[in-house]
Amino acid sequence: MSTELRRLRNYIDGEFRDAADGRTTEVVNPATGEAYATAPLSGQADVDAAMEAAARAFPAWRDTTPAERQKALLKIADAFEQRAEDLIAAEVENTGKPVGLTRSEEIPPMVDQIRFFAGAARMLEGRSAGEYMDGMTSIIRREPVGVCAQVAPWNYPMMMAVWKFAPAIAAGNTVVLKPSDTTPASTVLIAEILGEILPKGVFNVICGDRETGRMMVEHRVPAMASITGSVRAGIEVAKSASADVKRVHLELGGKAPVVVFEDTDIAKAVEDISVAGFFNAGQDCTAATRVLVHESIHDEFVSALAKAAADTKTGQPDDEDVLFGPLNNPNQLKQVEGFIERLPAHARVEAGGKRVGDKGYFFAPTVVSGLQQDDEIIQNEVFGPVITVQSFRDEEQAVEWANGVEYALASSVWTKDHSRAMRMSKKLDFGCVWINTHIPLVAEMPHGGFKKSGYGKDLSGYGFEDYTRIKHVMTSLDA
Ligand SMILES: NCCCC=O
Repeated sequence: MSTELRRLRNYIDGEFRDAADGRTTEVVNPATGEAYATAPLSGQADVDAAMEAAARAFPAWRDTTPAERQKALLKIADAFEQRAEDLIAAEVENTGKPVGLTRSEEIPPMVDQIRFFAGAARMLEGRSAGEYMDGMTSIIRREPVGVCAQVAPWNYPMMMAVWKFAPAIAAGNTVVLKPSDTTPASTVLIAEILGEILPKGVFNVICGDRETGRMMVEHRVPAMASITGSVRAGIEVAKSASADVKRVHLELGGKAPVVVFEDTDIAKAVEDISVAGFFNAGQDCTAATRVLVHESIHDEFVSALAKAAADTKTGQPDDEDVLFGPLNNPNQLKQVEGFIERLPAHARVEAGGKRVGDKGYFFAPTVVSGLQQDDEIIQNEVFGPVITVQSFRDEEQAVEWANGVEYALASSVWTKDHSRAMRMSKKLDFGCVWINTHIPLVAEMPHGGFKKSGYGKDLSGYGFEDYTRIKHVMTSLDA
């Protein structure tokens, strides 16, 4: 007997709708490998409808006062708190994440980030108005960009949705957001929550695949395309957005170096780095994946890290001892397994290295040592619970290897030597440098990278400004 699957729907112009042509895809819970819902596979007609709704809603939303937008976002934050258990349940089905950690590590920052952007709505800055030419006064207007096409990833579906809609809506834009095809459930619930607070058309959600995303970016309506995803996807978005010179905002992953010097408290560093590497099954663009450790403490560090990995548990969402859940989908599992299968002969698997169980897409906490700078697993993003270790000789080599990848999102340095920490923070070519910590984020500070990690910032006043445009108005004083 087949169980009926829950039907997720698009949210367009204030109402829930199926795809115009009725197409759907099945949505699978990665902790069980079983389908629990269907979602629309949206096509051109759905993208058109969402974009047109957002375009119709834009003038009125643009013309709201910052105070009105703040009030709406504060209501949204309160509603997120009130509906927290529903959001957690949806996110856990989406991702298989541990329930307790989703409650403690995702809901509070998301609510705080929405409140931060509520405040930011009233704090836009520009240069002072003034007479920069005789007889003329100049002023700067900060304006919303327009309709924003936003594509969110599957690793933190609800938090990345917040990072996208909150600054956009706070600045007076309207939004069409597409969740990943593997994780639409929490975003559809977010649409329900926002739908009770925002005017129709201000926030629209369409479900679909890569093709749907391509239609959104190529659409004539949006003035801006924002995507968190792979480098491949980011390059495609940048190329298609260039056809009509849309603004692009790209967060494309990372390969964070974790540089551990010989004066570090090894036990403390290992404890923190293993959590920062394995949290969310390493499916985090800032994960502490690539440890570079000074040769004098290498062996001690590796054996402590291998023990920490062996003591780290992955498993079902309701198991409270679990640090992380499954990989998000079968392709991701295959990708992580592939990196391990292709390890060079000089690599040593110190812990893990294999799938756990045959139900769901779980992978063991893994540590690989003996690696060299040109190895595939050092140069490419694994996006799995795999921490690699390399042994470095001196500060110069550590910097060269840390920077010697195409990604440039986040990094960390571990040392008690303040001067060295400050030197390293200047030399590390990454959008974030943590010192004696790795992975914490705060709403007030920017998240975003350089090089192939993309451009544009999430969070912070800088992220907020990315969703605004600057207009110069000059007036003659003689008329
Ligand atoms: N820790 C949050 C990172 C967002 C992207 O993966």
